[in-house]
Formats: sequence, structure tokens, C-alpha cells
Amino acid sequence: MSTPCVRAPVTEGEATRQALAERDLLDGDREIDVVDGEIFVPVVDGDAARAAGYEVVVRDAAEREGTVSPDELLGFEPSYGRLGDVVILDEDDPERARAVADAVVESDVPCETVVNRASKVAGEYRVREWDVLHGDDTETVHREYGHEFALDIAEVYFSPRLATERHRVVEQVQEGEHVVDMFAGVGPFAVPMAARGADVVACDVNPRAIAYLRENAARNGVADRVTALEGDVRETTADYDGWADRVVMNLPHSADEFLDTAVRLAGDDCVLHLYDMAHEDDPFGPSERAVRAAAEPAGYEVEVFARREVRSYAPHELNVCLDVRIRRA
Ligand SMILES: C[S@@+](CC[C@H](N)C(=O)[O-])C[C@H]1O[C@@H](n2cnc3c(N)ncnc32)[C@H](O)[C@@H]1O
Repeated sequence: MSTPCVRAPVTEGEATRQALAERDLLDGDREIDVVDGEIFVPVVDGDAARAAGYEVVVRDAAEREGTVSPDELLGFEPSYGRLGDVVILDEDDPERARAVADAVVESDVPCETVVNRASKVAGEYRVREWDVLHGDDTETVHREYGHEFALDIAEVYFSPRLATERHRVVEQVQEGEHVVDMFAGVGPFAVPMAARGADVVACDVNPRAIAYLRENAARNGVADRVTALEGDVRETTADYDGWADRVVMNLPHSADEFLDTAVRLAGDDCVLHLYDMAHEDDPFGPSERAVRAAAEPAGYEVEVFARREVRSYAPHELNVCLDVRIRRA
């Protein structure tokens, strides 16, 4: 099976394997291979390994003998995600969910808890309900691109599927920048941006998200560059008018309601990352018009420099991101 593998000299094999394991990148279900003095270590996320500085190639990697996968036990390949040691299912049929959960527990997939999605993301805090099918602890520590995030999936929003998109945005940050993350959650934008040398003001209305955000800033050694503000971002950021070089707006269903605040926070030359939901027939038009309507009357020129379809959200509906530079005319 084609799998992303880190390539390294065989003399660095064990050190590479250990370093990848510490970052939770090692794909324990596939065999490591050695060819002509080089070692090939299968990884679960090729982009993350590349971002961590490894050379990544895609090649066939045999399944490890002796490891039991859920599909071998079930006779079909279930789809599941992993967040730290929590395995997440998305099954509509409770019986099938039970069978998959039992197979995951019996298999060699490392996990403490198995949950099934019991509702859509909802409410002001954008939190889901879960059916807990195995274990009882919904708090975990997830690793993403070399950073650790403690979180409780029953209390805060977090989507591991957006890791690559977050990384794309984080990589644009320069040392010394002023960033406002308007809807920061537990810090998956704020923490790595601070690690790149930015001063980050990170806001969230959910007190549990702010508690984890503070913990995660400390865990990752960037507490001195992250200011966490609890409450509605429209009210908590009054001291930061005109301060931001970059504003992250990751509240896709309601982003428009907060564009005036983003413009108020922006300095003379500022980048906005605006996440939105859009119909596939015109994925970027409504967001672009909304930014122009907020920024141009305030004296800014607007330049959209990236348009991204992040993922499909529902039939004909896309989660999109616009990267926009606004400059005082
Ligand atoms: C979609 S989540 C994104 C979290 C984070 N950026 C991430 O990628 O995991 C949106 C977050 O915005 C927060 N939120 C909703 N309304 C808010 C408001 N008026 N002011 C500040 N935060 C708000 C929610 O509590 C939630 O944590």
C-alpha cells in the first residue's frame, strides 16, 4: 500500500524512529524498510513530517505482521479519526457503531476512549455531543505539527482534519508580527504562530477553551507571547484597535458578523484569514464582497491573494478560506 515514509540514512534510523514516535507521526501499522543504506519509516501524516524537517517519499510499505487492524476483525474497512488517544467514529447506525468500537478496542489501534458523533457542531461554543462507546475520559492530548494540545472534546471545539489548512496559514507568519486570533479555541493557530515569534492575542467566549489555550501556551513554551482574552471578541479587544498585522477569523458560519471588529483591529497593512461557508456555485464571491463592504468605507484597499476550498461541508456547500490583505489607501 502506498504510504508516506520518512527517508533517512540507516545510521540515523533509530533516532529518526524515536523522534517520529515522540511527535505521534509513526505509522505503527506498517513495516519499516531498509534499502541500500537508507531507512524508510512509514508515517501517518506526510505533510506534518515534511513540516518537521524530514524528507518524505511515497512508497509501498507492507502491513506489520502481528498487528491486528479493525478491518481484519470486522471484514470491512471502517472510517475513524484519532485525536490523541480518543478514537472518533461517525456512524449513523448505533449497532454498526458498537461493532466498530469493539473492533477498535480489540485491535492494536492505540486508544483509551472511543466516541461516536451524536450531534452536529452546535451553539456559540461550536461543541458536539458524543456517545461514549468505550472508556470514560474525553480529555486527551493531541499532537499536531510538533505542538501539543490538551483538550476535552466534550467541552471545546477541535477538528484534527483542519491540521493541514492551519499549517498553511501558520507558515505565513513572520517573527515579531502582531496577530489577533478572534476565535482561538484551544490554540491550534495561536500556539504555533507564537512559536514562530509572533505576539498573539487569542480570544474565545468559551471559558473552557480559554483555560486549555492558556495550558497549551505553557505546554509549548510560548505563554509569554500569547495573551488569552475570555469573552465576546467584539468586547474584549477594545485595547487592540489598529494593532494587528494579521487577524485569524475561524468561525465559518458567522464570520460576516465580525468583519467590522476585524477591520477595527487591523493596522495600516493587515492580512485577514476569513473562513466561511459558501455554495459551490460561487464559493468566494460572498466573502469577498463582505470584506470589501467592511474595509473599503474604513479607508482600506482590499486585495484577495488566496482563495481556498478547505473541505466539503455538506452537499453543494463548501468550507472556504480567503486570505486578504487590507492596506490603508
Ligand atoms: C470553529 S471554532 C474554532 C476554534 C479554533 N480556531 C480551531 O481551529 O480549533 C470557533 C470558536 O469561536 C468561539 N466563539 C464563538 N463566538 C465567539 C465570540 N463572539 N467571541 C469569541 N469567540 C467566539 C467558540 O467558542 C469556538 O471555540
